Amino acid sequence: MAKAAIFLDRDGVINKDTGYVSHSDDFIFIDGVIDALRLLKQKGYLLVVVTNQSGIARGLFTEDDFMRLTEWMDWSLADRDVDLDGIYFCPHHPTEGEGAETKVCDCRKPAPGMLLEAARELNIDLGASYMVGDKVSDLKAAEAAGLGHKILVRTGKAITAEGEAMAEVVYPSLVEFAQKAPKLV
Ligand SMILES: O=P(O)(O)OC[C@@H](O)[C@H]1O[C@@H](OP(=O)(O)O)[C@@H](O)[C@@H](O)[C@@H]1O
Ligand SMILES: [Mg+2]
Ligand SMILES: [Zn+2]
Repeated sequence: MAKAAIFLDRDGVINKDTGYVSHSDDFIFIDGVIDALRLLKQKGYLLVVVTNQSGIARGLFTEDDFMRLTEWMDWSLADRDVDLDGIYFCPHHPTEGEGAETKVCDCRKPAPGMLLEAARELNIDLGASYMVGDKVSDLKAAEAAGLGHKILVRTGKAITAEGEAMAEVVYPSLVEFAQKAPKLV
C-alpha cells in the first residue's frame, strides 16, 4: 500500500539558510528539528528531502561537495535515530552559470519533478502527503505534484503574502508541525 510522506525542504526548514550552504562547518540544524523528524517518523510518515541546489549550476560548489555534505547530514541524523527515506536534489538553474547544469529542467522547484520521482521510487500516496517549506516555490511544487497538504515554517526566508495565502498552515518551525501532524500508526 502506498504510504504518506513528509516532503522536506532543506535550507530554511532543516538547517539555517545562510545562503548556498555547501560544507558541514556551515550546516546548523535548526533547534528541535532532529527530534521533530524522529517524531514524524514515529507517527508513520516517510521522510523525503527535496532541495534546490542551484549553487552547483552557479559554480559555487560541486556536486561532490553536495554529496559529502549530504552524507554528513544523513549520518548526523542516523546517529540520533532518524533515518531519512530519500534525498532528492536539483543541481540546475535556468540561466545562472556556464556549465552543463545551467538549463531548464523539470526538477527545480516550483516544478514537481523531485516529488514525482520520489513518489514513483518510494510508492508514496501524494494525496496523503505534506510539503513543509519556507518559500512559495516549495508550495507550488507541492501543488503541481498533487500533494494533499502545503505547510510553511518561519525558520527560513520571510513568509510572503502569497505564501500565507497558499499555505494550509504557517508554523513557527518544523517542531510545531511535527507535534500537530496526525498519527498514522
Ligand atoms: O531551500 P532549499 O530548496 O533546500 O535550498 C535552497 C538553497 O539551495 C539556496 O537557494 C537559493 O535560491 P536559488 O536556487 O538561487 O533560487 C537561495 O534561496 C539561497 O538562500 C538558498 O541557500
Ligand atoms: Mg528553503
Ligand atoms: Zn533540476
